[in-house]
Amino acid sequence: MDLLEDSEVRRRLGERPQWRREGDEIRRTVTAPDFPAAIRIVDEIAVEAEKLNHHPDIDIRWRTLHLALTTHDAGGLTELDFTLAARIDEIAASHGG
Ligand SMILES: C[C@H](O)[C@H](O)[C@H]1CNC2=NC(N)=NC(=O)C2=N1
Repeated sequence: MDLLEDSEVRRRLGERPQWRREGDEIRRTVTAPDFPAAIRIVDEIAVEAEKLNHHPDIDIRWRTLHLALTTHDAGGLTELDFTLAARIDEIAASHGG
């Protein structure tokens, strides 16, 4: 999987306003109504991550999830990061996040 050019990253971030670039990662937060709901969201993300064999870093703080995506094997951002970001956005939206 090839690293995305900076211009490509910027273009894709334009489609994903919840995400910010932080160096070699893109990050967003998801806020759930309560802690059990946050864990259910993590569980749904885990299923999608496993399907893609691409896994986010997840920092769980009560009902706020801090998510970070990067492609470790490539040492930066690739198409896989944005594919999973899109699925995370769908999951978050389905929980009102
Ligand atoms: C062998 C390698 O660990 C696997 O192909 C997957 C597992 N999940 C992964 N997740 C992420 N974020 N980056 C990877 O490079 C990655 N590699």
